Amino acid sequence: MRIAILGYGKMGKVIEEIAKSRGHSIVIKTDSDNPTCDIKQVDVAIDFSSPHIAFNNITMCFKNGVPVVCGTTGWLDKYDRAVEICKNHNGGFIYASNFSLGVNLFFQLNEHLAKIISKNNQYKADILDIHHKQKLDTPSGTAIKLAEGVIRYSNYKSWELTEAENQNVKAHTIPVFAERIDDVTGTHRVRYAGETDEIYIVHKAHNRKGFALGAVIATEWLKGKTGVFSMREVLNIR
Ligand SMILES: NC(=O)C1=CN([C@@H]2O[C@H](COP(=O)(O)OP(=O)(O)OC[C@H]3O[C@@H](n4cnc5c(N)ncnc54)[C@H](O)[C@@H]3O)[C@@H](O)[C@H]2O)C=CC1
Ligand SMILES: O=C(O)C1=N[C@H](C(=O)O)C[C@H](O)C1
Repeated sequence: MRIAILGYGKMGKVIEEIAKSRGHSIVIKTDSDNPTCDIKQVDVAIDFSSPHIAFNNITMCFKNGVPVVCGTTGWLDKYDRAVEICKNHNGGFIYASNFSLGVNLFFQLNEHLAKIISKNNQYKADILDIHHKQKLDTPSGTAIKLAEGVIRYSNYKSWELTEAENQNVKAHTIPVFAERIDDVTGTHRVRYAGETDEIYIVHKAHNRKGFALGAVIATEWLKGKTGVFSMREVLNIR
């Protein structure tokens, strides 16, 4: 496939390597110094850019008939509008806050754990996201999706970003704490703390290859399809 990488940064570079190793051509690479391109020449665009520009990148692709795989986080207040524009142009779209297989399994585990623990009121949930210091959005897109998974299967109604770990929040709210530490690719922990013990599930990314491979697999899966999809469909998770 002829691929455009919109946002040739840390992720864009790993995606290029993996896409090439699977026989694809990278014909466009944009970044903040070279943001414009003739998008019509590609089969699909992969956006891993920046929260402030992702919506413009994505909708520019839909308007030019180019399907999009997007991993940029921190812009989801405009997600519904992007979906509407995609549908109006009969386009193809996959967004995922995290493309790695491991995290998509972790999302399932998180929902299962929420379901079984919600039958028992003795434990309080909280979420921790740890990333490198260059990350622009807080909390991470993955942490938000984990919180939404807990909310779907428990009595929690909302989540709140806290300034410290173990900070108290209002009832039925999940505290989400984000730490930014040099060189951490991405760690997410969901904890259930009780009076006498606690239960943790943790996912640690060792490098960016898992995210990039997932994004390239999603790109291959999207070929020839129209509609709005998630990694659940790509990975055939029920
Ligand atoms: N969904 C997933 O699996 C993952 C998502 N991410 C997300 O992907 C995004 C990018 O992450 P990184 O590569 O680590 O960041 P980065 O900062 O290394 O790269 C971002 C790139 O976007 C470029 N950019 C900025 N403005 C632009 C514009 N107007 N047009 C085109 N490009 C522009 C920058 O120049 C830079 O090259 C972030 O939102 C991050 O949260 C990161 C890892 C995995
Ligand atoms: O910015 C990152 O690096 C990452 N961002 C994604 C997120 O916000 O969840 C995914 C991954 O954790 C790495």
